[in-house]
Amino acid sequence: MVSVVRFENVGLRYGTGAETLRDLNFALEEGSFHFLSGSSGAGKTSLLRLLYLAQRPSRGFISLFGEDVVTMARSRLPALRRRIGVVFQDFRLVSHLSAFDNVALPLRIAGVGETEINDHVTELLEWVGLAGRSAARPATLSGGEQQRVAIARAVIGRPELLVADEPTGNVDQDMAFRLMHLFDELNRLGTTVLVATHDPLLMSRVPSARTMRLERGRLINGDTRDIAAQPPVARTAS
Ligand SMILES: Nc1ncnc2c1ncn2[C@@H]1O[C@H](COP(=O)(O)OP(=O)(O)OP(=O)(O)O)[C@@H](O)[C@H]1O
Repeated sequence: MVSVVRFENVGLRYGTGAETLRDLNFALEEGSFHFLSGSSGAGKTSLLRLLYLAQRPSRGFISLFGEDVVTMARSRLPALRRRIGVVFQDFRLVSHLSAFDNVALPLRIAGVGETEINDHVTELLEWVGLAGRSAARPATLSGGEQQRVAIARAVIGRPELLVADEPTGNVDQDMAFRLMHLFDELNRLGTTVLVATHDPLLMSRVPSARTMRLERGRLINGDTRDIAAQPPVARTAS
């Protein structure tokens, strides 16, 4: 199995305080689906930032797509970064672009033709329930609508790795399940997926996924199948 991501003895310290992340050792195999759970402040966003190359670790080794990214020249990072779809916790949409153009952005950067872009973006906006909002600017969209635009932008280019930070925190349960279905489909097409979430019900929607749990900066591995068996609502919903 090829590891898309590998962390060895990784630690992260902000400033001079105690380490926020400690002794992280894990690998994400190509085509796998993982949830990252943990209470607020456990370090989920910090771990994801290491993964999508927004932050370098204080110690340890990280490889992405087989390349050592800790010692890699900064100039080489953007090329790797383009292989990753990211759903940021705070969305980070481009404020002067419409919902449509935000979602189209990765395809335009990749040089895809406008006819194909139009078909793909229209179809995806429909799937996330935003068919009627494609011309809207981010500031005129609700939090949940912005989150769905951010998700559509992250998945549209079928990235090799998808990293999503609490991607369903602003939408209702039906939409959250629909978005998980989208991630699951993307995963079936070969994308390696890592989703940070507090929500056990959400984790139960992807029975094949594994769960990594962070507790005060350390990883404790679990298994979503145990969680999926527990909530009666999840059994009813499925
Ligand atoms: N840029 C930063 N500088 C200093 N400390 C930070 C920084 N970013 C995060 N922290 C601290 O690191 C710890 C972990 O934060 P992080 O955002 O990674 O947790 P989280 O598990 O994602 O939390 P939540 O679920 O609430 O989003 C927190 O104590 C936070 O205050």
